[in-house]
Amino acid sequence: MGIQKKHGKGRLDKWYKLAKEKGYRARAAFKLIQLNKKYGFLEKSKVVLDLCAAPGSWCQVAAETMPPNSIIIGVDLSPIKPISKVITFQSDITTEKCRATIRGHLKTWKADTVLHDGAPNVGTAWVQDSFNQAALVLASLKLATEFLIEGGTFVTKVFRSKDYNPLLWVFNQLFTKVEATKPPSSRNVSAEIFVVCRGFKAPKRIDPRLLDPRSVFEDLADPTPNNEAKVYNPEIKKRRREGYEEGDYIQFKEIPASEFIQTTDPIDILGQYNKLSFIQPKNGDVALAALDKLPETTAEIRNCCADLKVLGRKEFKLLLKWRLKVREIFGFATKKSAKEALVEEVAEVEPMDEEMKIQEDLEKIKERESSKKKRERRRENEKRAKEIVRMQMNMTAPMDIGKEQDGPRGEGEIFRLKSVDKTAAMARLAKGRMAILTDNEARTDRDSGLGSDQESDAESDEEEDRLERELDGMYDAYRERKAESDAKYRAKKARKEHNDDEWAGVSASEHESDEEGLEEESDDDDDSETEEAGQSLLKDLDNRPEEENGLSKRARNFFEQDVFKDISGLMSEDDNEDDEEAKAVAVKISKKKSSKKEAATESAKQKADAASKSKSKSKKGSKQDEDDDDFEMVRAEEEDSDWEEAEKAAKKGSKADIDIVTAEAMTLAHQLASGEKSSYDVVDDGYNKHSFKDKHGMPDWFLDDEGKHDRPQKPITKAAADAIKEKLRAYNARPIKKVAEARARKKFKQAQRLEKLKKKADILIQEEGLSEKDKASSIAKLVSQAKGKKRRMPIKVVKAQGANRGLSGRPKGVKGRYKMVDPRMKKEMRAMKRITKKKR
Ligand SMILES: C[S@@+](CC[C@H](N)C(=O)[O-])C[C@H]1O[C@@H](n2cnc3c(N)ncnc32)[C@H](O)[C@@H]1O
Repeated sequence: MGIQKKHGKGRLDKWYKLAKEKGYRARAAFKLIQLNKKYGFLEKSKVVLDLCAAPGSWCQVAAETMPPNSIIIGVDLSPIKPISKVITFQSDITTEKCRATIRGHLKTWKADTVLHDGAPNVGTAWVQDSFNQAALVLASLKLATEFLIEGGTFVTKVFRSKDYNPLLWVFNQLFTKVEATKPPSSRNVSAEIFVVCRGFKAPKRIDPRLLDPRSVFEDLADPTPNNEAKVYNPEIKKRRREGYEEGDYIQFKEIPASEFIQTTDPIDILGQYNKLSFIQPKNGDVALAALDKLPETTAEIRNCCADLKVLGRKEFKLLLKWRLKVREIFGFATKKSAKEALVEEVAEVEPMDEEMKIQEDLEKIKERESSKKKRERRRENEKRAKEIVRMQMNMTAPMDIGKEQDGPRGEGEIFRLKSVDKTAAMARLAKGRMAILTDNEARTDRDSGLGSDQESDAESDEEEDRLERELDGMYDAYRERKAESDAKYRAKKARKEHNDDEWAGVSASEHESDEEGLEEESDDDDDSETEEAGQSLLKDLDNRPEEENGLSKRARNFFEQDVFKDISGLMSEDDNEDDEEAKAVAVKISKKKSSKKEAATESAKQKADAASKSKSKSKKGSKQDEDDDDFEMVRAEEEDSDWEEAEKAAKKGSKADIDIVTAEAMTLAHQLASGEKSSYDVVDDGYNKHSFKDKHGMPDWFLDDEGKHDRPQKPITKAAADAIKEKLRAYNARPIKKVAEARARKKFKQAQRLEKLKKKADILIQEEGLSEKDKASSIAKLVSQAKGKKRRMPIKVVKAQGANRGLSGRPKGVKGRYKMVDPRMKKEMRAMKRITKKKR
């Protein structure tokens, strides 16, 4: 290889450095090392021919790897510095001379492996490079077919191009196994790939077309050229290194302008020629003379014709227009005349009457208006989408976006459902979306004088609704598909269905309903009608009270855990007595339930004891219990029902279910327990930017996507994170269900066996005829029987062959009991058997 400059640091990669370190002349050495590691052809070869070998790193590798006294011949266009044990010479592998020189060196020998890593001088056009490479591969294959031994290996480099498949086809004709591979040291950016062809078939006669580039890389005919593209985007001229086409030896081409007028493909002329000439030929051209005299052939046109290669789009258009005009004058067929003919054909159609014309005009204006509106709406939507993106990137505050984004407390309050409802607009809304028209809309309709474009609006609305419905449907289907395959997603969905989402402070809806309640209280009695309407619109389908002490359901469940039971200050001060009482009762009931459960699992006697103990405990526990006798009586109803169901119901209420599983919750628990935070702080934290989000009317897919990221980041402490980790570790340390079950089964069987043993031992002891010693020995026997026999490992038979021959001691890789055997032993054994037989 000629001295190749290393361009850019990318080339000086680890293989380059490693090659330097190991003394290889090129990093390419590792390609051969890796190929040989995979296919192992060098170790088996005695003669190797390395085509395109300079600077000689492949020869170095071959010399290292092949058996001693092997023959290695390297050839290249460039000189190769001498390498010990390698014959090198300088030649072009595509020439006869090279072939003869190789023959001279090999004499009658045949090569076991032919290597080819040739690369022609690359750097011109890619197509040309790859073709040259493919042609070089074919030349090397030609040499390989001459010098390879039957069953030999041919390793070659190929570029992945359109010539790759034809090459593979040829290889497959000549070799039994053909595999393409890219060794790790070959750069990913490089299109080179190595093909290892094994098992040369060595056919007696090879069809010369198989090794002829012209037939192997036969090109398909070019598709119809796009002349127009050629005119407006002329190709950047490349030097024709391969020479010019037959009969096309000049670069400057000229054509009479009259031919441009007469041709049916003017664009082709504009693309191919340099000049449209007005010079008369020797035998004269009447059309050209007439053209020259025409007033349409202006000075500008003449200038344009003088050098077509410098023209731009505008000038080309000018020339084409000129051609059309002249064709008309000369009476050639033009598109216009064709059109006129058409017009003449329909000329007899009656003219439209006045009214229809007005109607049509109106229709047109209507269309224009509606498309304008649509455009405006689209622009508006785009603007809004952009603003939302900007807000998500914290570039703007929500107030900037528009009235709808102001939220329930901002200027956009008019859009709140509550107020809509109070003005009794809900009924009107329910009747139909077009019932309410804003002043503005009405005015525009009146102004336009077109009746209204409600129809088109309604149409587009319907269209939008339909699209939205389709989108929703698709989103639902997507969720279902996901739920089928994603267990996590299913769990999340189930959590959502139980209203058990993560607590993100006081939610907007909760807060709103809270406010609602307050407002409703302050409303006059006169407003009772609107109040009712308000209730119907904002009605919560969940009958359970949404809030308790200003906390969300999830938060309330969280604080109802046993951990927080004794912490004072958790509940807000305005907790009334009723609440406390209810809580005390709840605690008592839960205690009762747990005692009931215990009782059910124990024996009947234990049941009674446990029940009485728990009762007495609870009585001692607090005075309140005694006061709550009435309540207990009411609850006594439940005692009749199945306690399991009650337990389930209690779990559904997610009291027993609650567990601190996140580091955020643990942090909060720590902070509350240590008094670092109070319930006020927790409620206060709930008032954040995420709390006041009007999610009403938003599509599910949008809310789902928003919900993933749009939540407050709650701080966590190291201690809390450690505690959660510890907890998880404990969870993970538990055996899985199957193992636990197997262990339990084993234990159970053991207990059964022990029981049997005891019974048998009892019988033995009571046996009168036996001495004490006999009894003891038979019991010991029983015990050992019950234990079960210890299975002995079978003896492994090891042949004293190969590495084990004459080995004293344990052979490698053999565990447990073993026995060494050899052929002599076999013979001796047989002889012994014979002798004993004879003796008998
Ligand atoms: C990538 S280098 C070969 C590197 C070589 N395998 C090594 O390990 O050192 C490609 C070589 O192919 C040679 N080459 C290209 N065309 C050739 C031809 N027609 N005849 C002989 N060698 C050629 C170039 O001179 C260049 O040295």
